[in-house]
Amino acid sequence: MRIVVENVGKTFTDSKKSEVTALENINFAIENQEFVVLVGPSGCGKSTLLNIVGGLLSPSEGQVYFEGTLGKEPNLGIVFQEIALFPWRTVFENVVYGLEERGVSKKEREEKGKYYIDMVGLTGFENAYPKQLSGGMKQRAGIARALSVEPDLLLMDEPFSALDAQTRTIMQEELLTIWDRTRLSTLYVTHNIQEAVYLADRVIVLSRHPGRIKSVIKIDLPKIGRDEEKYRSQFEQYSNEIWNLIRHDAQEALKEA
Ligand SMILES: Nc1ncnc2c1ncn2[C@@H]1O[C@H](COP(=O)(O)OP(=O)(O)OP(=O)(O)O)[C@@H](O)[C@H]1O
Repeated sequence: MRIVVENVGKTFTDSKKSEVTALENINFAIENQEFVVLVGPSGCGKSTLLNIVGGLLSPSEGQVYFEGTLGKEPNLGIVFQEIALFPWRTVFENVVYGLEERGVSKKEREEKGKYYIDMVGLTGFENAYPKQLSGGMKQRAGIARALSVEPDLLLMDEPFSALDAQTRTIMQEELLTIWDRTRLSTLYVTHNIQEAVYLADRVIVLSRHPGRIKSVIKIDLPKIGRDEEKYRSQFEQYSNEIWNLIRHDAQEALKEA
């Protein structure tokens, strides 16, 4: 599905009653089956923008269109950094939660639950409870839950940033494999430049205070296998280009931290 973000702005009123412009004049589209990554320093409005696209926050200005929904609510799959799995539900019960909410039949829930649990590599853990799972496994369950509703758009907000470096690398690889099978339009937020270059069809770089689109960079590398030696210099060029766009803002963000 194609999603259009048009003239979106967001102003918050902070605790001292002064206005903070988190986002200003944001325009972009996510094409059907496209993987778009939002990248930028702390406080540039990445999460605010993702939450607006996901309908969790309303914009102060502008709008978000889901093309072809004909007035129906779009189906969204959302994965956050901290996966809020229900502790009293098993992996399977967590994964099919969204399907239950939508009144999907037991037979279909069984089929889809099994299918997406298999897709994220959790077969054998269907009856485990969240407290029995590692961080990476919880994240897998969260991804399966988001996928099970077969969303029009997958939204991911720093889904792997709480994981250790090795697990994170494995999850990034697996996410690409999953994306290859599902071809979902995806909006992914990260502050990690390598992750952005590894995953994205296009990277949208945001600047801060106010959050504006600074640049849009198409990553012209094959979707799978970008980490191969033969692409190393192009990969580094993209990473350097993005870092040069962000560097100043990131230094400013540090001073305020
Ligand atoms: N509910 C809120 N009330 C007031 N200000 C807010 C609120 N939510 C976000 N902001 C402000 O809006 C700006 C953007 O915040 P946001 O969390 O979207 O940035 P971010 O790029 O996701 O940052 P990070 O990478 O640190 O999570 C920041 O200046 C933040 O302080």
